[in-house]
Amino acid sequence: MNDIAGLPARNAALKMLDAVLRRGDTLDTAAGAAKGLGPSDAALARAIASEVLRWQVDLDRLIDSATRQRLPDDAKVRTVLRMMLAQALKLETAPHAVIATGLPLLSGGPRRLAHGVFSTLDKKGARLPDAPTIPEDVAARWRTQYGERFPEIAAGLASPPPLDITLRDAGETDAWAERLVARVMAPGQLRLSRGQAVDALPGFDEGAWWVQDLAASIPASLLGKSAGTALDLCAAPGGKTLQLAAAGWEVTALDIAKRRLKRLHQNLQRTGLAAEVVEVDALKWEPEQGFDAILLDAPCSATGTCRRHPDVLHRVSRGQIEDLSKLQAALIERASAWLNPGGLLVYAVCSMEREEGEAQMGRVSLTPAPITQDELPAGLAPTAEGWLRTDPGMLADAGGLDGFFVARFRKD
Ligand SMILES: C[S@@+](CC[C@H](N)C(=O)[O-])C[C@H]1O[C@@H](n2cnc3c(N)ncnc32)[C@H](O)[C@@H]1O
Repeated sequence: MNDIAGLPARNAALKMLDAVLRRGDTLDTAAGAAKGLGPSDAALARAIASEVLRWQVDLDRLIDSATRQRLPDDAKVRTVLRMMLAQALKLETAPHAVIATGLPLLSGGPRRLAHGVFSTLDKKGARLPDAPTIPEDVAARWRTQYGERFPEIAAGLASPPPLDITLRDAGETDAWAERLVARVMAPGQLRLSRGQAVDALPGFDEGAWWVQDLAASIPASLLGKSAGTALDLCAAPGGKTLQLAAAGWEVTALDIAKRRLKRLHQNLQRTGLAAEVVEVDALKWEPEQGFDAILLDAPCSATGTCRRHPDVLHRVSRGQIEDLSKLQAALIERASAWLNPGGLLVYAVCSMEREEGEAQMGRVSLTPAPITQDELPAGLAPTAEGWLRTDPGMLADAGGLDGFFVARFRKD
């Protein structure tokens, strides 16, 4: 069956969606289904799965408008139809190619039904809305938390994000912007158009930069230039470790996950930057001495990364957010005890959820060190409390940014 051109990529996309929607895997983990495919087929499989997850509610509405009997949510034919429509409506795949690579996925199944539904919608000129409809339980949380900003946030999810990179040497910002044909978002932070092969770009092999969303680059920058030792408490795969090392800090990078730490080691090697790497559970570890700065980029629901990881919108439950907020509170307490007097702690989560961000702040025993406007990229502002809250609807004209919560404290 895989002899049909383009079919292996669709098969892989179907497996990825099954892993995310039935097993609750992350799309990154599920992307293992593309193992053995060439780079362009693997990228296509991931793009199909991502667009299905981004537009799933709207795709289902179209499918339901063209069937007499509602297809079960977990029916294979529904998933295949979602894939077919996502390709036709978002990936500009010609209808004949959609059909030729879609129907074989249903061998022995309701091919005629799928053909009929797809053709009806195609003939009608079916369209998707400008902004994706957010799954209802997530939408309920975000409407409560973000109020009038909610439609802008949904609009920010309509497209995958651009490619953001952090430079090892912020002094070379303009030179790299010219070389990479990139937009300067902040000193040391550039934005390129999406869809580029990262490892083929100038400067990648020599480790002159690494991929990191603009919002993700802010927490480490708030610790400033080196004033001694820094602990990067949940460090892997190491975007912020590299920033701290490049700023001259003597960095200890700690994480519990062996595989993610392997990527951190590779990143250190590629960039020629240095850090002491510790593989351990931060809830069990005790340092031999305190640190002058601590970055706690805490494990979180990662709902702020939903532009690039739309699977989070379907996977993350209220129960998981509750569990994560308990882990974050425990990590804040431990990190606070490891800070030297006068030292700074930056707490960050790539989460849109209040429980993981704003609601944690009452639990911090240190003195607030408010974030100021001049420390932030143009177009962003601190909250009245001196925290930073970003969301995918911000900097919309420049391509948006991930949702993050960031706060800074000092030990007296
Ligand atoms: C948000 S990610 C960190 C991203 C990283 N700071 C970066 O910029 O590349 C959170 C990390 O926390 C780690 N983690 C989760 N629980 C942990 C624990 N109990 N102890 C240490 N690390 C933990 C995860 O393995 C994950 O790598």
